[in-house]
Amino acid sequence: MRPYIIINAAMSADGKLSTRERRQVRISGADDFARVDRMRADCDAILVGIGTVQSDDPSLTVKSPALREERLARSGEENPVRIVLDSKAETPVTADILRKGGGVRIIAVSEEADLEKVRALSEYADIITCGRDSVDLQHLMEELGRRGISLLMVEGGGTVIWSFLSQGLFDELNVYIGSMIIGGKTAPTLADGEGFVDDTIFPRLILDYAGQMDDGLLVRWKRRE
Ligand SMILES: NC(=O)C1=CN([C@@H]2O[C@H](COP(=O)(O)OP(=O)(O)OC[C@H]3O[C@@H](n4cnc5c(N)ncnc54)[C@H](O)[C@@H]3O)[C@@H](O)[C@H]2O)C=CC1
Ligand SMILES: Nc1nc(O)c(N)c(N[C@@H]2O[C@H](COP(=O)(O)O)[C@@H](O)[C@H]2O)n1
Repeated sequence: MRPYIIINAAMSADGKLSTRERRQVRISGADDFARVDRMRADCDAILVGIGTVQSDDPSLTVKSPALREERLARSGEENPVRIVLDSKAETPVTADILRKGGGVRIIAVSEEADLEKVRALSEYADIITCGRDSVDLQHLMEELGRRGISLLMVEGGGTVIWSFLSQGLFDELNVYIGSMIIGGKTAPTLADGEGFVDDTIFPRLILDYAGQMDDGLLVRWKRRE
């Protein structure tokens, strides 16, 4: 069975995740970062795409010492399992996600990945190979379920979020909308990828919560079956 999947992202009022140069932007305020940290501590695993690793070099660790302690006592690890969707095994072995903090890492690669790069990464992370030229998400989700991951947080970027949304692989979508405009038609948005053309297949959402947080808005939707 696949995990329960929560997609979480922060976007500007005009729907951008970062600048057109893919430079990471602080969109969330302090309360939203604290909420995200709590969510990281509560979930079994957290996932991003290789695009995010290349632009932001995130560690995806739990930041609050108190939450790390709490998590350690509960699960034996300070951090959730950290997963990268990385078809061609391009994650640098120096990446913060591999070097910072304790806990398990998984790099999900496709059959196209260079075996030498896979071998190098396997010293730092478990490798799951699924899919011919990009990672097969349905297959990966089943495999994560078999490994005991029942709550997964997907943090982005726009290409990865599109894949999860378009394949119906989500249960909740949490979006923090910051009070700024980033602009740029090539800047990453919440759902990039190719987009739908047929309105009969748009994923439909049920509004679950909306409220002010910091100087922005937190919105949570659930997936409509
Ligand atoms: N504001 C926010 O909350 C966040 C912003 N970002 C921003 O997003 C940008 C990165 O987004 P993207 O360039 O779109 O990269 P991405 O992080 O979405 O990674 C996309 C890449 O993942 C790989 N991949 C393998 N299998 C895949 C599959 N089944 N579906 C989709 N991708 C798959 C492909 O190589 C693909 O190009 C950065 O600028 C980053 O700063 C990223 C995360 C959160
Ligand atoms: N929730 C949220 N708000 C923002 O304003 C952001 N820019 C992001 N970015 C995401 O957080 C990752 C960085 O994590 P670490 O601090 O390195 O643990 C970044 O890669 C984006 O996924 N998120």
